[in-house]
Amino acid sequence: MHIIETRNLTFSYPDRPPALRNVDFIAGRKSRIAVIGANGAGKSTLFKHLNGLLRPTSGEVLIRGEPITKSNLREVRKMIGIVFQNPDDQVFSPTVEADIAFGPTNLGLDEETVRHRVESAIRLLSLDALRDRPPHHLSGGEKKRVAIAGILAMEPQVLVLDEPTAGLDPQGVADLIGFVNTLPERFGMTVIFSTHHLDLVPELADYVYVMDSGEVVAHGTVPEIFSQAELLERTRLDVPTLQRLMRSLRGAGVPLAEGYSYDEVEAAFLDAYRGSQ
Ligand SMILES: Nc1ncnc2c1ncn2[C@@H]1O[C@H](COP(=O)(O)OP(=O)(O)OP(=O)(O)O)[C@@H](O)[C@H]1O
Repeated sequence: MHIIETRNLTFSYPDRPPALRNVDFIAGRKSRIAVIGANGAGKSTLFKHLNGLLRPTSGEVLIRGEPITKSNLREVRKMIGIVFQNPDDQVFSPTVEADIAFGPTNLGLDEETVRHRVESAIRLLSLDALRDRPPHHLSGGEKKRVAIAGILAMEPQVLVLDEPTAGLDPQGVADLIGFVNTLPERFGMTVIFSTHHLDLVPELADYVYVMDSGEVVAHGTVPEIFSQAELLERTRLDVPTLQRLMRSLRGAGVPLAEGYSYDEVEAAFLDAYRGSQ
C-alpha cells in the first residue's frame, strides 16, 4: 500500500476550469519526488489535496489506502506536513521557539515531548541564534527555515515542500539540499517538493512528475524525464544547464556518459577527460 495515492483526482475552483484533471499520483515510503510544471500547472493545488485542505471535485485521495474523512483528518495532518510557498502564511507566534512549538502542542503532546521536538527541530535547521526573535521580523529565507522546523517538529512521515528554494540564497539552497536529503534515511520520511529550479531536481529527487495545465503529462525517474528535452520544452520548462551543456558537447563528439546530478556530471567529465589523455 502506498503512503499517498491519488486516483483520477479532478478539482475545480469555483467558476473556473479544472485546475487538476484526472491526476494519478503515487508516493511510496522514503521516496524523494519532484513535481515540476510551469506557473499555474496545478502543483500547489495537488499538494493542498494531500492533507485535506482541498477536497476533490471527483476522484480520490488515499492516504495509506484510506480516503481522507472528517474523522481521520487530524491523523492525516499529523502524517503529512506541508510547507507552503509563502512562509508568511505559516509563521505567526511571538517567538521562533513558540512558533515551532505551535504544531506539536496542537497535536496534544505533553510539554516535555513538545520541548524535546522543538529542540531537535531548532538543531536540525540551525535556528538556535534566532530562537527568541519574532518570526515576522526575520528574512524570507529565515522564515522558510522556521516554517520547515515547525512542520518537522510534528514528525510527519511525509514532508511536502512547495517551492522550497524560493527566496533562499545560494548557501541556503545548498544547506536545504544537504538537510532534506538526510530525511529519508535518517527518519524514514518521504519528501515531495515542487520547483521551477530544474537544476535542483537531480540533487533532491529520484522520481519526477511533470504537470501541465492540471494534468500529469509524464512521470518517471530523473533519467527517464530529463532525457526528454522536447517534453521539458513543450511544458515550458527549461532543460537544466548541465544537461544542455552535455548535449551540445556530445553533439560535438565528446564521449560523455549519462549523468544528472552535479556529482554524476562531474564524474562523466572526468572520465571523458581521462579517456582523452
Ligand atoms: N484560490 C484559487 N481560486 C481560483 N483559482 C485558483 C486558486 N488557486 C489557484 N487557482 C488556479 O488554479 C490553477 C492551478 O494553480 P496552482 O497554484 O495549483 O499552480 P502551480 O503549479 O502551483 O503554480 P505556480 O508554479 O505558479 O506556483 C491556476 O490556473 C490558478 O490560477
